[in-house]
Amino acid sequence: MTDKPIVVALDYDNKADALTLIDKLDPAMCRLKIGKEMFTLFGPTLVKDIHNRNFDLFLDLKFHDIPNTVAKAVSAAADLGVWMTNVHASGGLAMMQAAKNALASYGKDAPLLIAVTVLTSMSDEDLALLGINVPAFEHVLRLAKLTHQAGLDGVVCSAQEAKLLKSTFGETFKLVTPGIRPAGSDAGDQHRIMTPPQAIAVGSDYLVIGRPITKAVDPLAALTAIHQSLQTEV
Ligand SMILES: O=C(O)c1cc(=O)[nH]c(=O)n1[C@@H]1O[C@H](COP(=O)(O)O)[C@@H](O)[C@H]1O
Repeated sequence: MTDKPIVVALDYDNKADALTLIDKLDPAMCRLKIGKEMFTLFGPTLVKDIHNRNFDLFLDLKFHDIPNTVAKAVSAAADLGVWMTNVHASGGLAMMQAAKNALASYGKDAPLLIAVTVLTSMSDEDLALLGINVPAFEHVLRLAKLTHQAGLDGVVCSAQEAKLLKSTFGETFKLVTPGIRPAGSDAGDQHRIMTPPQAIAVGSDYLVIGRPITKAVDPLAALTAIHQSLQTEV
């Protein structure tokens, strides 16, 4: 299992609440993710606040634009010193190559760059409405091939595709899997889900987990329970 596989997704509209939670968490137990909501509300200052607390940060802005724009956005993310950032693989090979090239000058300080394949909230039926008439796993594989070709560090996918992708692309291609739901917790808007121990067992490197922790009555207890389930059940 990867060192510190749990990435807590902080989707809060209130910075004080988010910092209260962060201050209860141990950077040795998890990494953190902020996305479009928190970055739009609180910007680079929040990134600094999180770094000052010694957490690795995944800046999840899912860039998807023309290659030049995405390259500059990814560079701006690298300037913030984040641990990981992402683009949408559906932006295409040239866009992903431009993003990768933009990080070359950062050397070992470059963030991990990964690409979102098919969002975990999407089902085969949702894809069909977009004119994509193949099962989600096939489209994920197609987008992961492009991502691998572009030289990125890995993909965001659901844990349901992890086994296929690990066996196709090997150990070093990182699989970041949201849509993680401990047994018995509410799926919400997620469709392609798996429990934390199952996800690790099939090859996920990082588990992105939001509401099962942040909306729990006791978020620290929820995180600790997931952490322990990985130690005992995997
Ligand atoms: O890139 C992501 O992190 C992401 C990709 C994806 O396919 N599905 C997905 O849920 N996410 C993010 O992962 C987090 C999941 O949160 P919960 O559903 O609350 O556990 C959210 O912050 C989403 O934005």
